[in-house]
Amino acid sequence: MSAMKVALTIAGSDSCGGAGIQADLKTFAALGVYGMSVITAVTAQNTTGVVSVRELDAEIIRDQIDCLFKDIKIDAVKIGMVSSAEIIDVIGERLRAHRARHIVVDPVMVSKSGCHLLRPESREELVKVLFPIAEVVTPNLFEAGVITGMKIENLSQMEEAAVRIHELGAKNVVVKGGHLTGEAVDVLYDGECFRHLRGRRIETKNTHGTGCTFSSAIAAYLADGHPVSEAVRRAKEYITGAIEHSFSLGRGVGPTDHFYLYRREGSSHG
Ligand SMILES: Nc1ncnc2c1ncn2[C@@H]1O[C@H](COP(=O)(O)OP(=O)(O)OP(=O)(O)O)[C@@H](O)[C@H]1O
Ligand SMILES: Cc1ncc(CO)c(N)n1
Repeated sequence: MSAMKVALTIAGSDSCGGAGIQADLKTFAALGVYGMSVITAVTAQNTTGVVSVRELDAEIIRDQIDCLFKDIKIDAVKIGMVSSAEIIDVIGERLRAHRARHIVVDPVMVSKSGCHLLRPESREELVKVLFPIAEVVTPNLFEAGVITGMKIENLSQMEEAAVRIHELGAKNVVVKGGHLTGEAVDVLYDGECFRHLRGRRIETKNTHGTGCTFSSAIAAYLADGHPVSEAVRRAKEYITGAIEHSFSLGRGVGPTDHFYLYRREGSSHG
């Protein structure tokens, strides 16, 4: 039997379990990869929004990263909510020191409910420190707009944004079209070619954590040894199914079903 593959998520905790660390670990488990976590911040959050945020200090974040890399071979890393420039700097410095491979950066800025998960004054630091070590970055339309200063409303603007973000140091860029209307199309750019990742749009309000789930699925497939284009294609298929099986929970935006591949007739929440 081949060795178990290992993926690490460096992200914030979402108390309601649909996004952040919790979504990432569920995704790793669903895709057959052993999951580990470095928590950057704790959010008090439910399906209606984020109530409060506490950042962890840089020292405990550094210790979490160091003790894992010193002990365990890590096949891929996903980075989500990083909150502040100080946290970004310690993550960048330690991942470089450990020569971490297959890094996926989801440049999380604002929650669906509008709460800042990254201090706005730290946005430039995220791009400067984490994009050059990323194998894949996965901005949504809002994030791609902030990073490039562009207004992005269609596929050709998504392509142009992907080129500009590639110039900032990311090897591969996926600009996500989840917030457009019509087909859910994402654009992958590897510095040479564009690939359009097409998915049917699912009419649902329950899309809590879609971005987290998508980026951690890419990391899981990279950990498994797939090339970037194949990892992204498979992750797109997985997130589309997870959204299709999303469900209502609480009074707001419900989560996707990470484990839809395993549910048998009659055993799901319907
Ligand atoms: N209603 C939908 N139907 C089908 N696919 C969708 C839908 N909404 C989002 N997606 C897909 O889900 C993935 C995540 O994209 P999205 O734009 O939602 O990320 P995000 O805004 O970063 O998420 P989050 O708010 O969790 O940070 C993309 O592949 C996108 O195309
Ligand atoms: C902790 C956390 N990370 C990411 C997201 C995605 O928006 C969220 N809602 N919460």
